Amino acid sequence: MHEFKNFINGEFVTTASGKTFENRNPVDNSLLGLVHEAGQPEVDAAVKAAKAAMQGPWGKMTQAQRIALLDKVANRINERFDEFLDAECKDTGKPHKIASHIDIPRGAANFKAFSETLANHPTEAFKLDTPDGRGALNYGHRTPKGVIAVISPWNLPLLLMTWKVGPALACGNTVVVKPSEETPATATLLGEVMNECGVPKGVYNVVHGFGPDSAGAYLTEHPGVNAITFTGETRTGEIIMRAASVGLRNISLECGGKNPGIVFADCDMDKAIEGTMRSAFVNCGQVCLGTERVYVERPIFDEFVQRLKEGVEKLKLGVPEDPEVDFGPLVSQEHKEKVLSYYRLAVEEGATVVTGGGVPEMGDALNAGAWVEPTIWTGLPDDARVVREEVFGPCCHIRPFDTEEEVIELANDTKYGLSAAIWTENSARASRVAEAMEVGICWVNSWFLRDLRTAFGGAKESGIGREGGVHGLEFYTELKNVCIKL
Ligand SMILES: NC(=O)c1ccc[n+]([C@@H]2O[C@H](COP(=O)([O-])OP(=O)(O)OC[C@H]3O[C@@H](n4cnc5c(N)ncnc54)[C@H](O)[C@@H]3O)[C@@H](O)[C@H]2O)c1
Ligand SMILES: O=C/C=C/C=C(\O)C(=O)O
Repeated sequence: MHEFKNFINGEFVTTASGKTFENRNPVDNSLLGLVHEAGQPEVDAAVKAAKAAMQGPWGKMTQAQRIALLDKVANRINERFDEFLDAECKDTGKPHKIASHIDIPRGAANFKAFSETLANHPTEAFKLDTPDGRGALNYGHRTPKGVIAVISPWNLPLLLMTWKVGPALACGNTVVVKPSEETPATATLLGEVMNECGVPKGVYNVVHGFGPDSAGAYLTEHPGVNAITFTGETRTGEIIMRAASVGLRNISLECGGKNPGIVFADCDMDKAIEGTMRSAFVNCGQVCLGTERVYVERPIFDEFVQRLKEGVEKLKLGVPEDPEVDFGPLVSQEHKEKVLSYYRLAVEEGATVVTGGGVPEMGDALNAGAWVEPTIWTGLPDDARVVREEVFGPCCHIRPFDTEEEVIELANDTKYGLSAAIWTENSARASRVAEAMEVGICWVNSWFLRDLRTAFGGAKESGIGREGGVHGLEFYTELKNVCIKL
């Protein structure tokens, strides 16, 4: 039986309590192995190891030495690409075609992206005139925050975890990672890579478990943690924010969304269809930036709905290792039940089911998996729960609109504010509507096109703070001003 162990102070360890929980493959619900659930003792040991590492060789490294080491980590992930790909796709059920182009390459790139940013980012300095004419020199000096708690979700497990670990380590911090209970594999495998690359013990630690009364809560409530970065549901973000308030620990929250896609009649329809197919259905709809609300200008509404339906019905469902497959299962039976409850609710709220709405017949070997049909709805009122609540599945509701003012109001009528996608060939309109979106990220004639130097994060209930490029510096470092009287 495979075991997913905690990784503490450079060693793979089980737990004092002996508690384990099952990790299952969502493709067929087969047992992948047992995960060792970290208790308070293991979380204490991980935080202690991370703190000690700050005083050891890691804390004495120059930024250039850290950057060189993280470059090795990125290269080693790429050398062990197939192992990471296999581990990620077994944990999530996602097609190799997706994980080999998104999850694993970005999982490695996140260690390189911040290194370049840090190496080239200037430090501020000011010359102050003083009455005696000799003046004073002020300069900013950044130091690591210390031990960073990293709490990550199950939809893009390696990518979203290293999106935090990369900058944290590049800035000289150490980390204790609590991956999702659904997806322990790649965070554990990264422990091997850290050892192989000579990253000092205690710099990278992994504790497995759940949230409340488990490793997640023990970690965010631990007084030895200096800052907490979290990606997950908004409700969870609120709980973590309360935990962080004790001891005034800084937080970075990347939370849920109910993202609009806005398709104007003057769009390039091929681009809009291709982009919406990805934004609504890639990763089985389990992408926080995904488009669950699509607004289409009335003259092209019928054509758009028909063409998206045709695209959905061409999606190939199947096992991850099939190179033709572009659509896998949801991450778990539990999430499948949640998404199916919204499929039922949509019909109760009066939706027209354009396509999907149920469970596909996958054959005996796979029917025990977390499979649902990709689904399109029309005809729901704007206050329908399916239009207002994040489903986080392969589904979207399409609604016609008539004016720019109307669609801006519709798009912004949500408690979330993560992303938006706008499809129009009119650049003035693109800029005008994008700037009117109450979100953190707005794509025009594209979706999930990522420049890692840009600010990434959500507005309203989609998050707090920005990560990416220099924006992560404010979270991952303390900035001191030094004033020298000349
Ligand atoms: N904004 C983004 O960048 C982004 C990216 C991916 C996913 N998400 C959001 O994440 C959600 C799906 O992911 P999920 O189901 O893993 O989210 P979740 O909030 O259930 O869990 C996320 C992580 O938090 C941990 N956790 C749960 N309760 C906790 C607690 N009380 N204390 C400490 N840790 C706790 C979980 O174990 C997991 O590791 C969706 O809402 C999606 O929109 C947002
Ligand atoms: O599901 C959410 C995806 C988040 C993506 C990123 O954080 C990224 O591309 O850096």
